[in-house]
Amino acid sequence: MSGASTVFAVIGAGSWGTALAILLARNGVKVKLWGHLPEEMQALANDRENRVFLPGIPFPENLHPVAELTEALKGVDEVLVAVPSHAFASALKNIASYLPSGIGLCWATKGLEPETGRLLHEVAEEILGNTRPTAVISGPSFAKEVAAGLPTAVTVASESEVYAERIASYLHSDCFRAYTTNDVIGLEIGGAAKNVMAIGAGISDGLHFGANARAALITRGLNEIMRLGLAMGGKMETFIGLGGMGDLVLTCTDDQSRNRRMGLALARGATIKQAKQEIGQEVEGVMATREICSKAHALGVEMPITEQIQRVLYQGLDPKSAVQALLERDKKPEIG
Ligand SMILES: NC(=O)C1=CN([C@@H]2O[C@H](COP(=O)(O)OP(=O)(O)OC[C@H]3O[C@@H](n4cnc5c(N)ncnc54)[C@H](O)[C@@H]3O)[C@@H](O)[C@H]2O)C=CC1
Ligand SMILES: O=C(CO)COP(=O)(O)O
Repeated sequence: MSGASTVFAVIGAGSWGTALAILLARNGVKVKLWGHLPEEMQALANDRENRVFLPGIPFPENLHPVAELTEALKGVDEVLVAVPSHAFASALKNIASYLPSGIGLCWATKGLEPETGRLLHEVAEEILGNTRPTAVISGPSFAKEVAAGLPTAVTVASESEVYAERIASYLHSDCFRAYTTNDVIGLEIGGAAKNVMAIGAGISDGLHFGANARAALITRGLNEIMRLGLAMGGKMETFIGLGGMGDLVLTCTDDQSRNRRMGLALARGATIKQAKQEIGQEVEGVMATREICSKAHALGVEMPITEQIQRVLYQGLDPKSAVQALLERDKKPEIG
């Protein structure tokens, strides 16, 4: 897309916000990258790279780290939020009064609102109203690979086809494909729930249950994500697409995934706190497990894998017994 005169604000300067800011800037857009810690923003401005999360990837000259939120939002045409889900509502509340009227808002956060379990488009609508277009960006996309310019494909979901197309055009490049859909719910559920399964895959691999078990977990995991997602109004095509199966396979099989590494650490006997310290970044699946479990209970949807992971994370069940409990379930038809 020719974005030479377009100005983007990217809110959230962790690994994903930085990688997306780099991608947009490489695509010709002027980008202002804002993070909530002034000293970190100073380091990004001085180093012209994010040495903590994406070392060795220089910022394009049209990417500007900005410490002041008002400055970041001044004169922008587009806003992309990439903060962790626990900071999503507060980030939106902070930017709401500075958002130029009529400007759309998209986010690349994967998760649910902690405590309420609300989908992020519900949070956005409550805070911003429904007068501006919104979109979700999700799919199999490790920040480091995107920043390194490796081939990647994601999906942009919006109720507004025009807005989805516009955001996809800014992201799209010869090494980054951005597809569009109107299934916001499906994409949000897929992105949040795959993190839970990645913890499960880490546990299974950490306990050396083997490749067969991992493939079974991914497949049955997709099955239960679909059951929940369909009950919430998502579309089947989304769950077998990039933001469903695509991201599920990515995070369940590659050690770049923080959620998978959480599972590996739990299998070794680490506590959640120890694993989080070791990983040093957001692990969205830990909170998502609890929220997804309560959603499943409320809707009467059976999610046995999520249930066992919830028991490991929050009820002190040892990982081996969790896997055993899944294996001991009554046999049943695969479909239905
Ligand atoms: N890293 C990745 O490969 C991908 C991450 N995501 C999603 O992007 C979201 C952000 O994750 P990452 O950038 O990876 O996390 P990260 O752990 O790399 O960075 C998190 C950033 O959020 C900042 N932060 C923490 N509390 C904040 C607050 N209250 N307000 C503003 N900023 C705050 C931290 O200072 C840090 O810079 C998550 O929902 C994640 O699931 C999605 C796709 C890929
Ligand atoms: O969502 C991601 C890639 O698509 C990143 O996954 P993790 O948060 O598990 O690292």
